[in-house]
Amino acid sequence: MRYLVNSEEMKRCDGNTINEFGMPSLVLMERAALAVYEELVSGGFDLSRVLVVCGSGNNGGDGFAIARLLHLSGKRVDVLFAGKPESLTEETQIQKKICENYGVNVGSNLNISEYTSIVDALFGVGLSRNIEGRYAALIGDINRSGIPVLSVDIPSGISADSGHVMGTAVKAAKTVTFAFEKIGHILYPGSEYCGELKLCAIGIDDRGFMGQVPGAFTWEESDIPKLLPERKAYSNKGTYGRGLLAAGSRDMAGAACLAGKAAYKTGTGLVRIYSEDCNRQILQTLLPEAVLTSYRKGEEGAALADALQWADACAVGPGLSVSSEKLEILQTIIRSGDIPAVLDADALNLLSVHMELLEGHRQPLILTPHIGEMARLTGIKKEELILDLPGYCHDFARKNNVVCVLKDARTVVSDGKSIYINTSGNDGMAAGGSGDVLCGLILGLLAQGIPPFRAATAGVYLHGLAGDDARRRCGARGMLAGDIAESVGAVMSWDTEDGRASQAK
Ligand SMILES: NC(=O)C1=CN([C@@H]2O[C@H](COP(=O)(O)OP(=O)(O)OC[C@H]3O[C@@H](n4cnc5c(N)ncnc54)[C@H](O)[C@@H]3O)[C@@H](O)[C@H]2O)[C@@H](O)CC1
Ligand SMILES: Nc1ncnc2c1ncn2[C@@H]1O[C@H](COP(=O)(O)OP(=O)(O)O)[C@@H](O)[C@H]1O
Ligand SMILES: [K+]
Repeated sequence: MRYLVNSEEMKRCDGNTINEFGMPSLVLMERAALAVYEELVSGGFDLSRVLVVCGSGNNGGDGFAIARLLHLSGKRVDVLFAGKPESLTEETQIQKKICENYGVNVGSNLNISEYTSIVDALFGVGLSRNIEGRYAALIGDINRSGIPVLSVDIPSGISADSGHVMGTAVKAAKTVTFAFEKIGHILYPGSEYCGELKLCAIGIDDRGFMGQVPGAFTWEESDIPKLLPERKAYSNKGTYGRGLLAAGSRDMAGAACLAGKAAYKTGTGLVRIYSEDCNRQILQTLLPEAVLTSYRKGEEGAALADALQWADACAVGPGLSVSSEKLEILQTIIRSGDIPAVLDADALNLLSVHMELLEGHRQPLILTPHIGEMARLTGIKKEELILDLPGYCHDFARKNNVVCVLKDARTVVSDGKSIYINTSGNDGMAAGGSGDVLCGLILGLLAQGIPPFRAATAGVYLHGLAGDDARRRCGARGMLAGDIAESVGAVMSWDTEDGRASQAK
């Protein structure tokens, strides 16, 4: 698990490290500068002529220290001081003075095109408003120059809190950040502006939060074993849960099949698909392992109560279609009481015009909207939602007492308390049916007893890893949702020797 911090959390952690543990600010700055220096000299950048662009905040202080380290190692380096002298922080003033004492050329009007590499130390996590005027012009010049840029901490102009471009932003080839990744490094478009992201330790760690931990986190590879449901040699299919999937309709059997397959691939003991009669043959052919309960059009609901009694967890929505009968199915599931349920796709479309169904619900609910579905659920425009995915996801989850999985290239999950931001997956997953696979994956984890928020976050992370595995096998363009479902088995065996070996190939 890695924390993803916003600017306020980072500043609090910096401040505690300095004021409570007594670590001098200049020592942290020196370590930050050394980390960037190491990155610069380790290759990848042509250091024949380096320009370090410094602002007056502590990001600029890092920049002055980097310039001095480069100068002392014999590199030709100049500093473009773009900040206001009267705004220099105490540390940055000291770093600037040291540079000048060593004879580093510090100018305010240098010709950018003469340089082979640029170090961007204009603004870091202290960026507090949109960039305008001469700063905006300078960033425009840097981006137009085509000269490779290394950004210090975060590309200048990217909000550490949201990943948004604050007016304009530096496009970096590489970004070296310190102590923790910021939310703005992970969310788009910030993630693209960072180029390659390198995280470096500088002597600040989570003790610096002094018990007030950050609100956002992401899973990483070392977490996989603890995210997977347990397997036992002494077991049978009853040991691994029963998942009920209400999905599929005429012409939409595929969604039920993909979700059902993904649920089985997580290791679930039994998956029952509750679907229209017309899908019977196709589902039996495509997923013979599934138990089927089918209903004729107009007779929905009859066998659903029994199926719900039987199940440990339920998912509803993939390919369900929208009609008054389907609304009854959704209603029966939400009113049924206590088993955890995933509401996806058409279940969300039905819900968006019947939000009263969520009032006073008793069982844990996981809702998995993509941005279009979230717009219908909340009445908030898509363009507005993308400005703050974590905030809207968190507020929706808290207000409705659900776990919200807000799907996008960086999916965000919240239970109204914590925020999870996903870092696995790839653009090969941007194709029809990927969401059905996610729905089934979460259902499988729930059926095996994983608690809802853990099942949702682990499901999203493992889904992305399955997408990464599918891309390795089929390529981003060639992979289909079925390939992601196929790869779920590989990521679910990561905790075994066989699984790790096959991933390493
Ligand atoms: N000791 C520490 O606290 C450490 C800080 N570090 C560096 O310090 C950075 C944070 O430093 P600061 O908090 O001083 O902030 P920054 O250096 O990011 O920038 C703040 C300055 O920019 C101005 N500013 C903000 N938005 C602006 C805009 N749109 N247009 C014009 N001016 C704008 C502010 O008024 C302020 O003067 C980190 O990103 C990191 O690079 C590192 O050296 C590690 C240790
Ligand atoms: N560019 C991308 N990078 C990573 N994941 C992606 C990307 N595009 C889509 N995905 C993932 O694929 C899934 C798509 O789900 P959804 O939009 O419901 O598709 P569908 O309805 O076709 O199944 C989501 O889990 C989403 O996070
Ligand atoms: K920067």
